This record gives sequence, structure tokens and C-alpha cells, in this order.
Amino acid sequence: MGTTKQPDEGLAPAVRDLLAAASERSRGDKPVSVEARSLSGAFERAEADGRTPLIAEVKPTSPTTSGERDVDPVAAAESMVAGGASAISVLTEPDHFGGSVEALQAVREAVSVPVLRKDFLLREAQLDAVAADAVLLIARFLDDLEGMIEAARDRGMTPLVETHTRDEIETALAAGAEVIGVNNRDLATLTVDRSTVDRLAPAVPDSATLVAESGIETAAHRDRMRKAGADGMLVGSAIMDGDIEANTRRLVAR
Ligand SMILES: O=C(O)c1ccccc1NCC(=O)[C@H](O)[C@H](O)COP(=O)(O)O
Repeated sequence: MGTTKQPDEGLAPAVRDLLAAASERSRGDKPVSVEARSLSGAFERAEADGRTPLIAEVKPTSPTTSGERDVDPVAAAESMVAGGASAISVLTEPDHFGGSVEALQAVREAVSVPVLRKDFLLREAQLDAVAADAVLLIARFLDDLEGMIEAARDRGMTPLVETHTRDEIETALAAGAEVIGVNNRDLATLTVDRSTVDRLAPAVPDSATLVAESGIETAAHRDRMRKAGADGMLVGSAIMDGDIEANTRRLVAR
């Protein structure tokens, strides 16, 4: 279950490297069982209080970030929650994003909102490295997406299935995904094109939750994603750089 696709020739070199590193990583001796905090419930609460549903990401660095942000993950997550974030995403990929499963664990203990695990997971056993409320699965990298979705749900986690094309959205829906991320960042070039969500949102049915990902920096970008049909959005860099609480509040405001 959770078999990996063959190396994808069209990927950016940094993404090929991080997939090679991910394929070597195996963590988790026994299946985790999570009493998960509901992501859809958190989005509903935000809507009811007039906040934009936002997953704020603890992102120490990345292949497109220069240098490493010197920020304590727990302090960052607490500031995000104080600023009105509905959920927190924590990178657990260590080699290219400066993340760790320990950081996620500490964040989840410190906040009461749902915590998404952001990583490049290729095999079922990798789900067991740490308990998270939700987990990112990237459609492009998983042959047995349906198996990984089921495996995540069996552990109590909500799978957020990331896509970048109409075909990937169809694959994700056929595999049973209920929360679909549309990534504005193309993993072939690492460039961000915000029209990706404009173009692809109509392919996501109203019955699914649509999360717009990457390149959302300003209130105008947020409004554009919402107008396209995003139920929520995932923001890393624009929140991490500068005053984290104020940045979150600015993007959550309507
Ligand atoms: O962010 C990167 O440089 C990156 C490079 C290669 C693969 C994935 C990458 N990002 C993962 C993400 O999904 C983003 O961290 C997330 O969508 C937040 O994006 P942003 O708000 O633009 O920091």
C-alpha cells in the first residue's frame, strides 16, 4: 500500500532530491491512532466568526527560501492561533524544509486547533512517525493514493490531497478525497501561478473542501482565492516573514 510512482522526469531538481531523501526515510514502528481535531469543524467555526479559514504554516525554510528562519515552532504556532488561524501546518521534512516530527508534536501539545503534517510521504509506515490531525498527501507522487487515503483515515487523520492539474483532481476525487488542496506552485518549475486556483477550482465539487495553497501573500491574493471558490487557504512564507501574529490577522480578516 502507498507505493511510489517512478521518478518523474518533469520535476524540479530540488523536488527530485527531496523525493529521493523521502524514499529512504522510514519512521513509525506501529500504527498511530489519533483522536483528531476536525479540520472542517475549524473551518466552520472561522466562517461563523467572520474569519477566513486559514491554515498557517510553520515553515523554517524551503528550496525557494533563502536562508533559515530563526523561529521557535511553538512560539510561531501560538502567534498564528492568536492571529486567528483555524489550523496550523507543520513541515516535518528535515532535509529541505528544516522541519521535524518533534516540532509537530510540540506544536500539537501547545495549541488546541487542528495540526496538519506537511511532508512528502510515500509509504504507509511513514504516516506513523507522528500523530497529526490531518496529513498532506501529494497526488502526483502516490500510485496508490486510495490506499494512502484509507490508511490515513484508519489512523484517525484527515487526508488533504494536494493537486496541481485537472487530472490530479479527478484522480483525488476518484480515490475518495474530501479535502483537496490546489497548489499554485508547480513542482516542475517551483514557480507560483495564482491563476492555477482560478482555473481548477470549478473541477472541485461543492461537496469537497477546497484549500488554495502557495503564493498567497496579500489580502488581494486571499480575496482572489476566495472568489475562485477556495473554502480555505494554506499560507507559509507570507506569515513566517515578519510579525507572525499581525501577518496572520491581516490574512484572516475579511
Ligand atoms: O515552498 C517551496 O519552496 C517548495 C518547494 C518544493 C516543493 C514544495 C514547496 N512548498 C511546499 C508548500 O506546499 C508550501 O510550503 C505551502 O503551500 C505554503 O506556501 P507559501 O505560502 O508560498 O510559503
